[in-house]
Amino acid sequence: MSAPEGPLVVGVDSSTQSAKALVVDAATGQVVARGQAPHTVTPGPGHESDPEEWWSALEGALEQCGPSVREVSAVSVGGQQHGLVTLDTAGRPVRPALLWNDVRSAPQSDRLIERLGGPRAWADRIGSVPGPAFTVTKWAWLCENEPDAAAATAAVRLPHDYLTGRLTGAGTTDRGDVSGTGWWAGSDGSYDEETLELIGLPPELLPRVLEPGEAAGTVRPGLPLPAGALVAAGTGDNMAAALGLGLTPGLPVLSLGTSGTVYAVSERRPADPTGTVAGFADARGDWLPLACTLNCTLAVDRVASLLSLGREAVESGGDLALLPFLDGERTPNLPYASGLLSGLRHSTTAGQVLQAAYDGAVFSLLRALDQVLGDDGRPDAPLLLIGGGAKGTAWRETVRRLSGRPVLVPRAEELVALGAAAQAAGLLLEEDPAAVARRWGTAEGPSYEAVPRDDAALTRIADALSGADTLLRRS
Ligand SMILES: Nc1ncnc2c1ncn2[C@@H]1O[C@H](COP(=O)(O)OP(=O)(O)O)[C@@H](O)[C@H]1O
Ligand SMILES: O=C(CO)[C@@H](O)[C@H](O)COP(=O)(O)O
Repeated sequence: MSAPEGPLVVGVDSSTQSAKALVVDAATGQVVARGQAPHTVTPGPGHESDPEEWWSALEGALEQCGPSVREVSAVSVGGQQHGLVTLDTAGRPVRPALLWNDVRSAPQSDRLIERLGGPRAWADRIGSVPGPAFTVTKWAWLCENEPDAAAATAAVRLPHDYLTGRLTGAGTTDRGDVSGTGWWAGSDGSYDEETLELIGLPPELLPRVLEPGEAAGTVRPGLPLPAGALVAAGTGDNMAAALGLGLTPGLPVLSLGTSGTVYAVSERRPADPTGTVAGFADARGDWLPLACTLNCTLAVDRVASLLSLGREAVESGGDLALLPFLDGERTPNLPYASGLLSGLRHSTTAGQVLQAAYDGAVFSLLRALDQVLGDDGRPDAPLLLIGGGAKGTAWRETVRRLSGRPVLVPRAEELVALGAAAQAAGLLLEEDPAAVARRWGTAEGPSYEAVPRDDAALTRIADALSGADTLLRRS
């Protein structure tokens, strides 16, 4: 590895399963050091994590990076979206955070949509119809189910706000992550007072929304990073990955992680009344229409382990349809659903069942893709495949076969952390972070040409989905 040319920056990805940190040369994008440490998510009906554990995992990841972290000039944190972090007057968590994939707030979601005038009104006003992933429904759940915890809350934060706040001591957020709360009106960039009133959340509990390119502050003394280093605004993990790819409108991304996501940058503010496409803002000044599934790599890994197979032990053939909704599902909006398998025969092999799990997970994402792209869609544009699953051949081949599109797999791993690093470098060097990432060449990697789309498999899964509708909606 050649010696770094420029100042060093740190990019952090605090995702559902772990904290990852990259020390990056701001001049070239070369990754100088990396670290990763896990945190835990509670099993069972809800999904919660202790924010203090996110912080410990971040400290662990930074420690693994070695001495280079002591030389960095700027840092930025990308984090899992939507999580409800409630802090007391001393800045300590009142209770564990309710995560994006916790669907217990489905009844609150239904009631809130109704009370503010229905899905169209929400899409126009907020840009999104707030399914159970959205923070607004989680606050409503907390108020109904744990009123003492809600009453003890002196500050409400998103996961990346919490970590950024531990670095700076200030209460800040950014337009990308706040667009996933359900209480931020993207049309004028302010908190939506009527929504906050409806859920009884005082606006003074919320962080200040930074302008794109504005600093969150500087690192406080006594932390594992140099005191006084610049702290960039940070953002949600999908917005950070969009920065990390230096994304331009019309280029679709498919991310295979704990969540599956499909998204693209757009210059138009999205407003989808069907709720499939979330009308997120990006971290710059554009928009990030996005669809997200709850069941992606973890669900497929679970099917593999039930079958005692390795991840790549897929086999073609058979007429199976597997709907991998182990955690309920968000796209399609079926919070009470569980997994379903149809088409099982004496001749079915375990490898075919595993392939059906991959197909089921990829199907929902691809079905949402056209809606995400809208008028920006270019059928010949390659699908950028990222996230932990993009390392797997079975994932990549499933995406190729079911999309019929060319696929490009960026060589750079950890695009969320890299995007956060680009945001830190942009702040330090006074450059557009997406331009920084393009200069770093982060989106370069092997291309795989289009193969004929497997329409038979897509139809089979679509039929299983519509045929099982009543079963999948049962609470
Ligand atoms: N070599 C690999 N092949 C296929 N899947 C992989 C590989 N390595 C990791 N994964 C998958 O990547 C997932 C983690 O992806 P990641 O994008 O890091 O998730 P998150 O950011 O949500 O924590 C794991 O659940 C695992 O299934
Ligand atoms: O809820 C969403 C997007 O709306 C998820 O994409 C979360 O942001 C979690 O991301 P990962 O941990 O899977 O990266």
